[in-house]
Amino acid sequence: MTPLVSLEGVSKAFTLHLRGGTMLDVVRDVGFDVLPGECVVLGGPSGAGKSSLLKIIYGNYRCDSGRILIRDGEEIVDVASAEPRRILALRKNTMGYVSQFLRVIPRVGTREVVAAAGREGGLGRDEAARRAGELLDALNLPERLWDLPPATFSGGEQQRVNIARGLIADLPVLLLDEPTASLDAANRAVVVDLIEKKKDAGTAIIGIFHDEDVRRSVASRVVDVTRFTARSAA
Ligand SMILES: Nc1ncnc2c1ncn2[C@@H]1O[C@H](COP(=O)(O)OP(=O)(O)OP(=O)(O)O)[C@@H](O)[C@H]1O
Repeated sequence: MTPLVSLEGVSKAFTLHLRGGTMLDVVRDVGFDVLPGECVVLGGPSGAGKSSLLKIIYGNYRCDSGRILIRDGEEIVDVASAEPRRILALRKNTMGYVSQFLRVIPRVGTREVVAAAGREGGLGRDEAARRAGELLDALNLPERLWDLPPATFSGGEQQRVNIARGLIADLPVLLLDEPTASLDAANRAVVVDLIEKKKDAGTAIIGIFHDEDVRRSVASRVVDVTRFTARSAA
């Protein structure tokens, strides 16, 4: 099977401008593949570089060397060298990112916030509205909240809206940065189930999960980021 994501020799150091340009090595020579239907969990202690690596793959941080190859239909895109416009197209059609925080425009109702993400990801209007309702229902978000903007929701409610938003479209690659951080056990189980469905549908997932049970349930494999920590290798 051909991988949907391949990292080859990816290295990144941050330049700390407020500290006289000191370089902080984060990861060095990262290499792994993710096949369709696999969930690769990034492991390692706090500060190992897990979130940074996810942001590098999504194109938020530019790596200093290496290749990040994402299969986009018939084409292979290298995020490390792609034009910003190409990365934006990749995000729309191919690669989703779910962080633990919801960032939305004010005054738009919750169901519309979720449905809009579905339409952006290629779903028709009716299908997006239907899936938005299904996901919000599965994630136990009471229907009386669906027309309200999520700005005033609790942390866990906002996180569930964010998950619905991140999972509604059928994107082939998903990056999950602690999507279950403020959820209770029942809702964590719902998210585990949704992730399993994505895997069954052939989605390639790279995720960070601090909850041990969630990690065990969803991981096809754990990649320990300390293997690539430049500081420990020095
Ligand atoms: N934008 C940045 N500028 C400078 N240093 C950064 C930046 N982002 C992350 N770092 C540093 O890179 C290192 C790795 O951080 P990162 O957030 O990737 O770790 P993590 O493994 O995800 O940790 P946690 O499990 O606590 O979220 C840390 O030492 C952090 O201070």
